[in-house]
Amino acid sequence: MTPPVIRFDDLGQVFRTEAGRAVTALDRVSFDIGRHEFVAVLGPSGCGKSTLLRLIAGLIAPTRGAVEIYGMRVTEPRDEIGIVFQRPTLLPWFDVLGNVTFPMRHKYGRVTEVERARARDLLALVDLADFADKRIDELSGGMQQRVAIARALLLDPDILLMDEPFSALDALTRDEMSFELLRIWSDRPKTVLFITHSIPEAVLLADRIVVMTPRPGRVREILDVPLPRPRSMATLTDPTFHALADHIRGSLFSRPAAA
Ligand SMILES: Nc1ncnc2c1ncn2[C@@H]1O[C@H](COP(=O)(O)OP(=O)(O)OP(=O)(O)O)[C@@H](O)[C@H]1O
Repeated sequence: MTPPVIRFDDLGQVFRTEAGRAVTALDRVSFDIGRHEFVAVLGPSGCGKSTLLRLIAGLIAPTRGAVEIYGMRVTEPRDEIGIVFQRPTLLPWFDVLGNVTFPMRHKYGRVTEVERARARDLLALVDLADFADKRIDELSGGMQQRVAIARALLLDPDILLMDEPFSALDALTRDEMSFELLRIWSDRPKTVLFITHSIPEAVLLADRIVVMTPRPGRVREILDVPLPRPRSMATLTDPTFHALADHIRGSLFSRPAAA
């Protein structure tokens, strides 16, 4: 049997604060993510969502259990992962194209014409074909986040990790970006783990939603999203959409499950 793309196996993360206090960010987290699946992780502030992402990315090591990618334990950052953070973290001294090709420059010290062409394709994919030579400060917040998505796709990662990528955007741009992301994902299928505080965003985007408890973050429940794809504005008025969102709202505001 092929292993899942990502597996969390009895994962736990305890941090030590500067004062020496132990903070349990994650506790006994176990679930799998399959190939090209879109999984949203939803939970209250401080329940360990970003910690989960940093563990998959190999940026920190778990204090208990393991994260596996294709059956191999994650011990360091890997190329098959692209990450999009809440803020686009672009470099103002490069133009848009320079930012998209930056992972190549960083990894190999140079960027070839082939990669520049690939970056232009990605800019077209995120609807920024005409902005390749613009300065970063000439772009709106939503456009900057699209540049960050194109940059995350440059090395053609199998896995895309997204940490509240649209939360700094206004509501309209946020909806627009959600549909944009779905379009990109159907064009270039990836295994996606998408972290969010937003129930509607999770329901609109995901195949499955992992609902976490407040800290220490445990998996409260994992829900299938039975909404058909492609999703559209009509999805937002589908009764299933509202029933699921209501269920999650109830789940998030109920008392945590007993340990
Ligand atoms: N390096 C660290 N040292 C000490 N505590 C940490 C560290 N990193 C995270 N924490 C703590 O672990 C808990 C989980 O943090 P994390 O950022 O993963 O939560 P989150 O669910 O992503 O929160 P938010 O939704 O507010 O971004 C928090 O209580 C946080 O203060």
